[in-house]
Amino acid sequence: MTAEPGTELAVAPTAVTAAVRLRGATLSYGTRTLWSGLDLDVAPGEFVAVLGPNGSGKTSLLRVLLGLQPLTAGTVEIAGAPARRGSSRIGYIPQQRALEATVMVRGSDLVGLGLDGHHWGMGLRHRRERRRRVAEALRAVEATEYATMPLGLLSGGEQQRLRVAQALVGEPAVLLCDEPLLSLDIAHQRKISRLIAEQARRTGAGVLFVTHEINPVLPLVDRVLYLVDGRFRIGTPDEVMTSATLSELYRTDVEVARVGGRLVVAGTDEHDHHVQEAEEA
Ligand SMILES: Nc1ncnc2c1ncn2[C@@H]1O[C@H](COP(=O)(O)OP(=O)(O)OP(=O)(O)O)[C@@H](O)[C@H]1O
Repeated sequence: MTAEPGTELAVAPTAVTAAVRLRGATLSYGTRTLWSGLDLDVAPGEFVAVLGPNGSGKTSLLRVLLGLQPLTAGTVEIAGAPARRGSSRIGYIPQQRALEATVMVRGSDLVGLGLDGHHWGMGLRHRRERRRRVAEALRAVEATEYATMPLGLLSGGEQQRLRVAQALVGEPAVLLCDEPLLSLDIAHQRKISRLIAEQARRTGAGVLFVTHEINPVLPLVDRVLYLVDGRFRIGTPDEVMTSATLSELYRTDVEVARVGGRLVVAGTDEHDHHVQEAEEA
C-alpha cells in the first residue's frame, strides 16, 4: 500500500519516554524528610551525577527507583512504567561490599545473572547468544582473564569490574550506579566511567551515578542532582557547581574553583580533604 502524499504529517509525533521520571517525589523516614517535591526526567542516553553529603538520601533515591522503597508522596516511573522490584529494565551497580573469601561463584556466572529475565527464545541459539553477550561484557571491563576464578578470591577492584559487567550486559533502559568507582585504580576509574557513558549513548540508557567525587566523571556528566539536608538543585555542572549555588544549598560559605579542569570544592567537611589532596599534589 502506498501512503497518500502528506499522510506522514497526520501521524502524531511520539514523545520520547523518559528513562526515569519522578514527579513530586518525597521520601520521609518517620518525621525525617530526606527530600520532597523532586521532579526529575532523565532522558534516554543522559548521564546524571547524584552528589551530596553522607545521609542526604542518594542511595535511598536509587532504592526508590529499584522499587525497594516506596515514596512517601509523588510518583516514579522507569521507562514509562511504575518502578517495580526485580525489573530487568534496570542495571544496578550496588555500593561496594567485599565478598567473603569463601564465595565460590565464578565471575562469568555473576555476569550471566544480569541476563536473567531477558528472553530471546530457547535452545542452542539462546545459549550461544547468552555466552556471546557475557564474553563481550567481560572483555569490556577487562575481566576475561579472571572470569572463571571464584569471586571470593578476587581483589575488591576485580569484583567491582564484574559487578559493572553484570549491570551492563542486559542493555537496560536505566543504569543505577552507587559509587561504582570506589576501589578502582585511576586507570580503571576512567575506563569504567567511559564505558558506562558510551553504553548510555549507544543504547539510550539513562544513567544515575551516585558519587562523592565528581572529577573522575566531570567530562561525561550532562546534569547534576545535588542533595543537601532536604534541599536539592538540578542542572548542568556549570549551573550547580558554583560557589553561589553550593553556599545556598549548604547554608554556609562554600568555594568552588576550577583548577586545571578539576573542580575544587572548599567549605564543606566532606570536600575539605580533596582540597588538601589537591594542594599536596
Ligand atoms: N529504612 C530506613 N529507615 C529509616 N532510616 C533510613 C532507612 N534507610 C536509610 N535511612 C536513613 O536515611 C538517611 C539517608 O540514607 P542514604 O543511605 O540514602 O544516604 P546517602 O546519601 O546514600 O549516604 P552515603 O553518602 O553515606 O552513602 C540516613 O540517615 C539513613 O540512616
